[in-house]
Amino acid sequence: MTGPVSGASPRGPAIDFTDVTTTIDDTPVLFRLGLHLAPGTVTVLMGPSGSGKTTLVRHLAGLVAPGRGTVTVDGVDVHAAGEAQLRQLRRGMSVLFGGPSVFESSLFGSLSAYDNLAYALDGRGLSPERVERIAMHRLREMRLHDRADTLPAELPAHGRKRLAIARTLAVEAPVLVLDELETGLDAAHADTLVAAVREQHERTGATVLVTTHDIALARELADTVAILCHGRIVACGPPSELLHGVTDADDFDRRFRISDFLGPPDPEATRAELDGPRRRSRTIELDPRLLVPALVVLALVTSYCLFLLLTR
Ligand SMILES: Nc1ncnc2c1ncn2[C@@H]1O[C@H](COP(=O)(O)OP(=O)(O)OP(=O)(O)O)[C@@H](O)[C@H]1O
Repeated sequence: MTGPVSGASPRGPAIDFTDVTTTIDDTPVLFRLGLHLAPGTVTVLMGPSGSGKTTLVRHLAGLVAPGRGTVTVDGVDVHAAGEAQLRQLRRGMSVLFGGPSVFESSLFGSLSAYDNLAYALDGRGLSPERVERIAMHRLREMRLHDRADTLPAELPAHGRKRLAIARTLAVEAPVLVLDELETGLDAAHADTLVAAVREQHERTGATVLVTTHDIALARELADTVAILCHGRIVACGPPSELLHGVTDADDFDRRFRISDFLGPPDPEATRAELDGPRRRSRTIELDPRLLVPALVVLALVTSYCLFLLLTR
């Protein structure tokens, strides 16, 4: 086993999505979404296809800015951070993007499997021996050690996925984000993956966000399961409660679609949310047309009280 890359155990930061509303091509995707990831915990985000899981991940990675609301890491707003803060945020976050293709997994197509890992570890103050030890450990863990010199495009889709996972884990960042974790993996490889994520989390105390459709995987990994439906978090809690009695993906979809009382966000309401004044800083304003009647009522009430006092 290798030690943490930094040489010290990073404790993951708190991550908060507050009141996030976002449209893509005028279609509401996230609507007044709130989600808290407690430091050092594993949150598994689940939800029907198209509910906004990847969009939420892209907000955290800084790739999509919320139309409204904030995404913060230990209180630092990801989308309002200065350059130095942003650099620090990026160094502290390791993200696996969904999809097994070279493009989707953001692997470097011209670099071998080994060099993809070595590149990710570059600039972290590690000796070449240490880089080699970590890279080979991760390749072995994902059963790719005999493909170290292979280009990503020469690997099968599940091999590329495992390579992308190996690269994401190698960095041992305080924030670990794994989008569409199980996509393209068979059961045996999924078990290997769960073991690797658990091992890393237990050792480093990272704050972990995983998106998946796999109920067994969610039960295995999650401290907290958050359910996203139509761009809103409709339920959040421990897997023992939220996934109790859920047998398969259809069962899951049925249960949580039912709990989504509000349905898809209304485009008009979303536009108003994006255009309107900031709700968190909203002040109560008196309509000027109500000023005169309000003063008359106040004067009447005061006179009546005075009358009662004087006539006692
Ligand atoms: N670049 C884009 N252009 C247009 N629409 C987009 C784009 N990205 C996402 N969307 C839309 O946003 C909605 C949410 O998509 P997203 O990929 O975040 O959902 P998801 O929950 O991750 O889905 P899945 O489980 O299938 O990966 C979908 O309706 C999708 O069509």
